[in-house]
Amino acid sequence: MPTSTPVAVTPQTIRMAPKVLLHDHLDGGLRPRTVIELADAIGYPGLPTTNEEELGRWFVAAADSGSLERYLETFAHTCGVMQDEAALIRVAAECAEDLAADGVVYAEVRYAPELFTERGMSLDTIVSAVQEGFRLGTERAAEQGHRIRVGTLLCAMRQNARSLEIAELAVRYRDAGVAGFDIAGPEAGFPPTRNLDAFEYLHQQNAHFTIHAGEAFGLPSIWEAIQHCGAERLGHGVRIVDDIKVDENGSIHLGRLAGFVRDRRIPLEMCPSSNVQTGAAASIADHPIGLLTKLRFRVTVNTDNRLMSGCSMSSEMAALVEHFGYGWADLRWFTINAMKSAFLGFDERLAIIDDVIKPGYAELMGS
Ligand SMILES: O=c1[nH]cnc2c1ncn2[C@@H]1O[C@H](CO)[C@@H](O)[C@H]1O
Ligand SMILES: [Zn+2]
Repeated sequence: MPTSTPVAVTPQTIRMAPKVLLHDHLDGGLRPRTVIELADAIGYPGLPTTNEEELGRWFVAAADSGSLERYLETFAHTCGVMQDEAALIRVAAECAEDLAADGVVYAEVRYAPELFTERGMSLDTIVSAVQEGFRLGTERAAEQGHRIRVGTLLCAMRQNARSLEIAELAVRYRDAGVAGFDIAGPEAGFPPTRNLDAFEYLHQQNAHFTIHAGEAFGLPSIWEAIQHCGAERLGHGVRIVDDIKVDENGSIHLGRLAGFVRDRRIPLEMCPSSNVQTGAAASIADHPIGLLTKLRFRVTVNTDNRLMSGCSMSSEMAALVEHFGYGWADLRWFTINAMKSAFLGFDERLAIIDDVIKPGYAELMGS
């Protein structure tokens, strides 16, 4: 029996709901003002504008390119200003504060340490600075009344050949806040199997990893990521729909790979707005997340790059509510799916589900 009146699902009330974010890039989430101030401080010359609003709009428009390769070009300006420790600490601290203020209670934020070495920082210095930033930001968020826990994922860039080195770095820092590993960057032409030595090492070390796959390239990329590399989760994974047939009479047939992904409960880190920008989906309304949710794949909702998509965890959920008619029960399902799939110990995942997520939604649902 409901004990209180349910709260209406609106963009504002979604911010109050506890949310879990597994796929968010540190270098894709800077505040436009911070990009401008850091560029000024280090003498970075390349920004297209130094007006805050204009710069925010520029990132979204430039990333709205229909191609992953062109979308990724915009990261030159964020990585360009993240080349010293103070910048990394600030960006990570603000990231934690922004996510917490948006109602995110657990996040895994990823970045590629190899992109911040242009001015001589070592990989260890980079990871330590980012961890310090998240510590600070989490503390500041708590002072503002927002409880958040943030883990990091270290990415190796697919086009470079440093994945084993980055995997070793992730393992070295696993007790200092690094939750796992990922490969990112252009997908076409850079299959995940190029990094097999890194994945074998991570398996040997009982370490967690996800792989960006099935975003700008199709089923072979997903198949390799799971069956050759042993990825625990899929970054995006949208193209898994290519292995699902819907007949004219509405009956649905899953191919062997799609069946495997669903049967094994392999989490899909779906990022709707980002996929529309890179051309992986035609629109939010046409995004495969609708079908995959209906078929009960282990779907999670994510931001990918808040700066490039002009989005937040709440705005992504609000967009899904608008286009698919989802309610609190669906948002709670996405959130619990994400928490179950986190690279965190079982007891800690359970504690967040039982102590934070379920009570938070119960209050909103009036139950
Ligand atoms: O959606 C994506 N697909 C593949 N790579 C990405 C995506 N978003 C960001 N990055 C890449 O990951 C790096 C580390 O954070 C970013 O610098 C960007 O190049
Ligand atoms: Zn991504």
